[in-house]
Amino acid sequence: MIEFILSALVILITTSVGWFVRVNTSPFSLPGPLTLPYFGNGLSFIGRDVIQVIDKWTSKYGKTYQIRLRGDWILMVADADFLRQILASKSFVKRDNPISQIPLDMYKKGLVLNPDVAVSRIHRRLFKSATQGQRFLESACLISCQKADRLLEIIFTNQCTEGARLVDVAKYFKLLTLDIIGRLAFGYDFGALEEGVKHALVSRIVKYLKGVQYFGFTVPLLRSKKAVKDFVENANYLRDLEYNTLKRAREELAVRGQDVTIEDAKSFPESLILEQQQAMAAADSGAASDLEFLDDNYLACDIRDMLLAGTDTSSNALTYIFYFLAKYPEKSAKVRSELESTLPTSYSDPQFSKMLLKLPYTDAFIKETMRLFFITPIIVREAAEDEVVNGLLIPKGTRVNLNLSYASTDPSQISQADEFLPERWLVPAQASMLSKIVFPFGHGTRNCVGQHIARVEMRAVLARILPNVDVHLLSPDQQVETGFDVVLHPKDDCLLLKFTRRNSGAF
Ligand code: HEM
Repeated sequence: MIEFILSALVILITTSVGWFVRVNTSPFSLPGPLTLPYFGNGLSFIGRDVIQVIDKWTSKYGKTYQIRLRGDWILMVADADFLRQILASKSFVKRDNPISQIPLDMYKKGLVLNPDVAVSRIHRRLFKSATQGQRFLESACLISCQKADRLLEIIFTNQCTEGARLVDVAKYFKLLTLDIIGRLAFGYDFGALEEGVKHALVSRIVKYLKGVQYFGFTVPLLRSKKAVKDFVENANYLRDLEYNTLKRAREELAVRGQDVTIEDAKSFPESLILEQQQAMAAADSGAASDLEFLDDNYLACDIRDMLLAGTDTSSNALTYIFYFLAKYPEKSAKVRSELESTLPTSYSDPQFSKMLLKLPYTDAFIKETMRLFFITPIIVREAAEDEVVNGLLIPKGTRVNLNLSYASTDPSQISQADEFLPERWLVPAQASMLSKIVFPFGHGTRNCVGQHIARVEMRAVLARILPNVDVHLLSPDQQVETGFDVVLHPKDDCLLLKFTRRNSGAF
């Protein structure tokens, strides 16, 4: 106990000295809320909604201001132009979490999303490749349709009441996206929809994802030993799973013989192994290769990143899309009618995945949902070197907190900013203006590598579910309360809606 108090005192004194020095030497002359030693402005977040606190400061201090979290200055930005310039700059590729630093060795061991841009390098190359990228999209479409059909079966057989089914869409979409990523990234089905969180593996993954939020948002001094121990245990368990995935892919490729090329990869893990083998062969013959980004640790990170970045994001986006479908029945009918009139009835038709990308109203509906419920409202970056952006010198090492959700509902930029109007995306001039302000998948060199997969996934799920059900709110004034940790999500991860089966649907 005495040791704890002494170390707390040492930290307090050293950071307070640092605080005075930095206040006086800070190149920033920006306004910002008053700070406390050690905690800076951190205490303002405890027990409060982080986004609300930040938005309130934006209203008070302007779209560019400064705060302090523990020992660090944070530059806060909510101006769309400024945001875009930072995201496009090569000096800001490093992602960081200022609220509570995750210990560096955890990144190094690949236990959490790696801040190092190298990790996404192979990922990007694979997803951008014409043949591989296309194959991932087709798989994402097929798996999403199969899982959406299964979800409907579960909803309409597991409950005995006739008529309307009460459905926790947040829960089901989480299980559905876990299964999709299981198949896409790990090459097999997690069985989440079938068994829910009772399934041992799924329970580990869900606890691990919660653990990441805990680390991200709990100051180290306040972390419980048990939470840290559980987190490391679950993270290591997942790491074993990733290594087993790579081992399995390697064995399967060995059975198929020597001549398998990258074009023959049947899954994401197989693509990773083939990239590795190709780079090893290039290195052996003295040619330049990406070998340094292709050791098993990096490959395991690539698999983990899909899980970390591709489950809660898509599931919460789907949850909010269904909330708006229930809230606006006429707009929902328009989406359904477009899906029914454009898509082939069977998803095994090769035209199905192509036509999924030709749904203007559905696309507008999804974009408008993601504008109002911004899934990753805040992105955090670190300046790798001194850089002048928007006339402001941002010194090397500065952490920059980008408030994407504020920009996307900024009333000074968007008319009727708080209203749900998908139609605004159908007017070319407005859509072009909006796309400079609203970027739900980020922007620049570290934008979302899975955005095309996410788009296909959301449309495929809509296409299989909406023609078969009417979605209703529980009461006309039902609101969805949101919380934020790493992503925006419905409070308690639960959103109840009513589903009634439509007899004319294909299901
Ligand atoms: C609606 C769903 C999704 C949203 C809103 C979303 C949003 C984002 C955003 C904003 C970023 C950039 C963060 C930054 O700039 O720091 C990002 C990164 C990323 N996303 Fe997504 N994402 C979604 C779905 C997916 C899916 C389905 C996958 C995988 C299949 C995925 C994989 C990734 C990965 C791996 C990164 C990290 C890229 C890097 O480290 O450079 N995302 N996502």
